[in-house]
Amino acid sequence: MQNFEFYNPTRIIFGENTIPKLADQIPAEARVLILFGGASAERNGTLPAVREALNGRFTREFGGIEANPTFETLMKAVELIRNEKLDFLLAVGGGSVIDGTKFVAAAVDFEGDPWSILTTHGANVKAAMPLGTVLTLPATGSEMNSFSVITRHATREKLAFGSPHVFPRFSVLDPTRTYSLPVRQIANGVVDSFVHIMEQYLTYPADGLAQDRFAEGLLLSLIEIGPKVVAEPENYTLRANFMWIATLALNGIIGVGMPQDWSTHSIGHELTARYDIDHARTLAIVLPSMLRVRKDAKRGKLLQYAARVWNLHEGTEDERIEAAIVQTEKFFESLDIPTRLSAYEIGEEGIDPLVAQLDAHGMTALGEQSEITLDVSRRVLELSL
Ligand SMILES: NC(=O)c1ccc[n+]([C@@H]2O[C@H](COP(=O)([O-])OP(=O)(O)OC[C@H]3O[C@@H](n4cnc5c(N)ncnc54)[C@H](O)[C@@H]3O)[C@@H](O)[C@H]2O)c1
Repeated sequence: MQNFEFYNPTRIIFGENTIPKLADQIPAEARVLILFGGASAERNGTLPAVREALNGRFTREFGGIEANPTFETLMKAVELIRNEKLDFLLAVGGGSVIDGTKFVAAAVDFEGDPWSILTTHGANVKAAMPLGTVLTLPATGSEMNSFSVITRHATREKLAFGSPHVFPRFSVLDPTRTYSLPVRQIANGVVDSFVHIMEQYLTYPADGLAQDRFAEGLLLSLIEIGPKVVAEPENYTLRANFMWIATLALNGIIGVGMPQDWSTHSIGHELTARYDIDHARTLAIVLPSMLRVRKDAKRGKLLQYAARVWNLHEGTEDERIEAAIVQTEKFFESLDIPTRLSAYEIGEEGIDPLVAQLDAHGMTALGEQSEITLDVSRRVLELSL
């Protein structure tokens, strides 16, 4: 196991009817900006419940944060905050709204070009406004981590940053707030959290016994409940379990002291930036091919994954590995999430521009051993056609 420091200051307030509790977490004198996305937060009663919880407090609202939040929109929130001297941010929504709010928090007092927060991946963030969240879509783990992914519409770039300054102070997780999610979004959430776990687990053996078993437990739980979570939108037990699994998948705990990959995400971001494919759907396309192309480097963990997660014990090593990858694809497909570029009508001609984007963003040595050059990424994309 590698040396590590673990720090996660986010308070989780979990369960049905917990939105009123957010009032205790925000200082009474705070000038609060509530940030949200489209109409769903209003329609499903989440925003009204938040307003009610903050009744009598000083609040302003900023709506219209897109799925895959854009720099252009978020800078308007920054301007509003500066003009109105607001001092606490409350994100109400899914990963996009929470990520957008983290960027806004870091950008308000940032000296220099705020886009450089993304190009330096957060290294230059020295402070941020305090923020809390009310989560409506379990998927990204953004409610309990310090990462954020922002798109620049004008240049079709999608980049991530991380900074300990943007951990949410608190996050309210009420599973009933997810009942209104369309099937597509909940299926996306299952795949997104599955791949988050895989990026931290499926590298090479590193003697993290608890981390491995924890990751396998989360994967097994997702496989057990994934299709049911999609099919039974108002089953509280399923939604509660899924919501907590998605948070645990990317709140840092399973990745401590372990090598991590994240190449599937880097390639996936380029697919979203270029073709507007939902984040999770890009991961379902890239991951299986990535595992095939990296089979030798990942052999030890692939065999462990085959045995412990898919109960595959028969056949040669290569047969077990291939069977585990096929099971992974079948799991994604069972959620109605395609695993091929052709499902989005992207053919060979789409590969050169994607590789060029990876190059432009410095994604030339990805993966747990920095071995994924542009040529390897190309092979992964070719295998995903
Ligand atoms: N910060 C991180 O660690 C991290 C990790 C993975 C992905 N991401 C990023 O997060 C973004 C994706 O976030 P997401 O998957 O949570 O989706 P999202 O926030 O983009 O939301 C997707 C859609 O669902 C709608 N929605 C949200 N909650 C709803 C509800 N309860 N009922 C009905 N509709 C609802 C939204 O309005 C939106 O249209 C991407 O930009 C991705 O790159 C961030």
